[in-house]
Amino acid sequence: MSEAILVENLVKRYGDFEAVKGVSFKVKRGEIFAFLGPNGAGKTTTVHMLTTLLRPTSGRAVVAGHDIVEEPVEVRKRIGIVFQDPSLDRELTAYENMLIHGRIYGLKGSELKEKIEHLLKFVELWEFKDKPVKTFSGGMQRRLEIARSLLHEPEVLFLDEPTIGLDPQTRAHIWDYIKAMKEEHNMTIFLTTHYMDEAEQLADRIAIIDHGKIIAEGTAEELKKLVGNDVIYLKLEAPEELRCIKAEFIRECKILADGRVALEVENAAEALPRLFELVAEKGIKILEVTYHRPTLNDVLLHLTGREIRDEGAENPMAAFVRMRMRR
Ligand SMILES: Nc1ncnc2c1ncn2[C@@H]1O[C@H](COP(=O)(O)OP(=O)(O)OP(=O)(O)O)[C@@H](O)[C@H]1O
Repeated sequence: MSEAILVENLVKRYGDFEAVKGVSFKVKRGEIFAFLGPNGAGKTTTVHMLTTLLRPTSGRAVVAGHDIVEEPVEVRKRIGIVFQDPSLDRELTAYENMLIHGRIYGLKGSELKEKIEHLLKFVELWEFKDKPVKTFSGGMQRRLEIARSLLHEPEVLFLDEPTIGLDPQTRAHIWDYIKAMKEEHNMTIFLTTHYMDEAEQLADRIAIIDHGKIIAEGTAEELKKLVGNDVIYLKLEAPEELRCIKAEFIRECKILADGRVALEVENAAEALPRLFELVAEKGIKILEVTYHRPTLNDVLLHLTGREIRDEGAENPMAAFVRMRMRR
């Protein structure tokens, strides 16, 4: 079977409230798949169901070849999990945390020791192996949790908000480990995030989840195509009647309230040199050039009318102008 995760119409209800409203998706082996959505969208609930910690109300899911309800023990043997909340023993050292986890999975002797050394080196914590976890920064703890989750060589790794609360440098570091796991071990990774840059950096495919439903799915590029084209903004030294430039690569031209010209093009990077030539031919002087490419933030705004505000989000004003232009 080429799918590492197969989900059909999965539902989780808490009393009258439906936290997950019938989601369906497939994740191929060796793929990084991201669930992107705002807080409360149902991401953690889905991860908890797929990792057999929570029983679905209805629907079906197969993880690493086994049904999550019928064969939870088989699923658990084949998956690794890094939860949103730290689950390390803070009083123990990094090494001891690894040792206990390895023994739970039946690893022992030199095999276990070699794996611990390899993984602690992989996440660059080997020199801190004998330090108690309570002395670790948030980033070090997250790295240790990742190393621990890999001890039993899982087929599928679940990461619930892997970089939440970490500084940008540490986040980038964790992204590198995640990419390395995919490349070196062809591991299937299911991650949840509310950071758009994280989904874009890491995921082969992204499902956008909102209010318990998947509202769009595809590669970052495919999702951005849902919103539309690139827009180039020009401030020109020219009378208004000459400002709207016509060319076959310009889909639409509008003059904004501040006098700038907004040109809708398929690909701003390709259009810009041609545009410069055209303007030069007309003898018009360019005072300022900016351009905007649709981001995942625009996709969120387009699909839900809301955006997820975070450090990865782009200037919301640019998106607002784009939306107005499209009316
Ligand atoms: N045990 C529970 N009982 C009742 N409602 C719950 C329970 N657990 C979660 N919910 C609700 O289900 C919805 C989805 O929660 P979930 O934690 O899956 O969202 P999320 O997308 O992971 O967000 P976050 O990243 O903030 O955890 C939320 O509205 C939440 O309040």
